[in-house]
Amino acid sequence: MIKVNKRTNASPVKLNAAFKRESRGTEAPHEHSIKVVVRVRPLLERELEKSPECLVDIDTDKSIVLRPGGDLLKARKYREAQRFMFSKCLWSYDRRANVPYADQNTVFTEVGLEMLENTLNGYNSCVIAYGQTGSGKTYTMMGSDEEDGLIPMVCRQLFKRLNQQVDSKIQVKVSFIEIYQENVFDLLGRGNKLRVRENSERVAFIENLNEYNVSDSQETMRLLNKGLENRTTAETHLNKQSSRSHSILTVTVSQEKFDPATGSLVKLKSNLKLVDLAGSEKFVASDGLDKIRQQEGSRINKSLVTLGRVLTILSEKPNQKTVVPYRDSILTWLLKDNIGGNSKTSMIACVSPIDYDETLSTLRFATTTSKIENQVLINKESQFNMDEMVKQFQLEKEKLLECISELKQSSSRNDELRKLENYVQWQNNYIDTLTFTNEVTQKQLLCSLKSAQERNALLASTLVLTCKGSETIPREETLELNKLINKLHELDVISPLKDIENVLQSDLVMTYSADLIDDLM
Ligand SMILES: Nc1ncnc2c1ncn2[C@@H]1O[C@H](COP(=O)(O)OP(=O)(O)OP(=O)(O)O)[C@@H](O)[C@H]1O
Repeated sequence: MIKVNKRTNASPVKLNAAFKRESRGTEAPHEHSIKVVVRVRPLLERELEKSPECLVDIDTDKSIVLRPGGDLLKARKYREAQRFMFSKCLWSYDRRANVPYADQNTVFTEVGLEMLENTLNGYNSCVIAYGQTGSGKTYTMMGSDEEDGLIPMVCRQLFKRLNQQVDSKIQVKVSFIEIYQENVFDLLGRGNKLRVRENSERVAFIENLNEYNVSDSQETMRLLNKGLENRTTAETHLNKQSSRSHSILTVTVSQEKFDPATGSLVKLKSNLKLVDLAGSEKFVASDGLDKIRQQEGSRINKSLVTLGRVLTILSEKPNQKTVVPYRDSILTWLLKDNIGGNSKTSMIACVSPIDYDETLSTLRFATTTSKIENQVLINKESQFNMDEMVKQFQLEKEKLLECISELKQSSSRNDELRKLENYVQWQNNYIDTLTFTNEVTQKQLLCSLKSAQERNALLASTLVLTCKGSETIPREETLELNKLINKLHELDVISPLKDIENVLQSDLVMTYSADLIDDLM
C-alpha cells in the first residue's frame, strides 16, 4: 500500500517532477462549470484475496494522486505518478485516521443536496456517474440492500421539501429509460424500443415514453425498483452484476405559486436527470467474451467515445460555428442540454484503487468534463392571473369571517365585531364585482385588488386587537383599536372602483357591472 501524502518514501524527486508536469485541472472552476467529484471504492471480496497494491491516494479533499505501483513501474517505464484536482475527492477505500471516509451520506451531502436545491429553484439538473466496470457507479447512484444510494436519498428529500411548501401547486413526474446497444427502452413500460425525435426547438425527446405522476417517495421507489428489475445486467470478468446499459431516471418537478407581492402566478419547471452509465473500460478480444458481450462492449464504447468527443470539443470553448456531434450517439443526443446547455450538472467519477490504466483514463475524462461551462437559466414563467388572485383574496376573506364568528362567541366587543363583519361583507361584494368585470384591463384590477388586500391586512390586525377585548383591556390597546377602526372608516374605498367604472364606461361595455358598482357605493 502506498503512503497517503507527499511525505512518501518512494523516489520523492521523481514524483515532484512528475506532479509539475502532470497536475491537472488546477484552474478554479467557473460558476457554471460541470462539477466533478471523484470517488475511490474499497477493494472487493475477490480482490482482497490477492492483497493488491492500492494505487491511488487523496492528499487533500480536492486532489487525488495516482501512482503506477511497484510492479507496474518495473513493467512499463512511461507510467508516472500523476495528481489531478477536482471539486471534491471522496475516499471510500478504507477508514484511516487522516482522511475522512466517504459513505453514501457524504455523497448525498457533496452532490445530492446541491442538485436538490437546484431542482427546487427551477434549474435543470443532472448527475452522471462515470467509470469503468465495477468501479461503484451503480452502488453510488442506487445503493445496496443495506444502504440507499444517491437516487433514493434525493427522492426522499425532494418530497420532504415539497411537502413543506403548503402554498404551492406541485406535480412530480418520473420516467426511467435505458440505452442498450444504441436503442432506447422504457424501463417502466412493456420493453419495446422507443424512438428519439427532436421538437421544433431542436430538443430531443423520446416518443411514447411513459411518464408517471408520483405523489411521494415510496411511489417513486416502487417505480425505480420496477425499472431496475428490467435493466440489462450481466456478469463480466470485473463485476458480478454489471450494468450493460446506460440508465437515465428523469424526475420532472412543476411548481406553481401565487406571489401576492407582484400579483403574479410563478411557474417553475425543472427536470433532474440521474444517469448511471455503463462501464467505460476497454474491451479486448482476448478477454474471452462471448459475441453478445463483445457487441454490447463495442456499442457501450461507441456512445462513451462520442460522449468523450463531445466533452472534449465543449471543453475547448467552441464558437457558434463549431459542430458538436451530439447526434452521433443516443446518449449524447439525450443529454445535450445537460452537457454544454441549460443545466447544472455534476459528474461522479468512480475509480478502482488497483487499476492504473482505467483509473488514469477516468481521471483524464473527468478533467476534460470539469472544463465545460454550461449556460444555466431558471425555468421560470410569471404571469398575472386574475382568477388566482381573486381566489387568494377569497381565501383571505374566509379566514377573516371565520375569525370573526369565533370571536363573537367569546368577546364582549360585539359592536366592533359587527362593524368588521360589515367590512368583510363589503369585500365579498367587491370580489363578485371584480370577477364579473374580468374584461377590464388587468393592470387596473391588480391595483384595485392590491388596495383591497391592504384593507384586509388592516382588518386582520384590528381583529387581533379585538380578540383581546374584555372588561380588563389595557387603555393603550383600546386606543390602538379605536385608531385602527377609525382608519378603516377613513379608507378610500371608492377610488379603485371608480377607476374600473371609468374604464367600463369609456369602453361602453358591461354597463350592468357599472350599475353594480353604483349599488355598492
Ligand atoms: N463505495 C463502496 N462501498 C462498498 N462497496 C462498493 C462501493 N463501491 C462499489 N462497491 C461494490 O463494488 C461492486 C461493483 O460496484 P457497482 O456494481 O456499483 O459497479 P459499476 O461501476 O456500476 O459497474 P458496471 O459498470 O459493471 O455496472 C459491487 O459489489 C458494489 O457493492
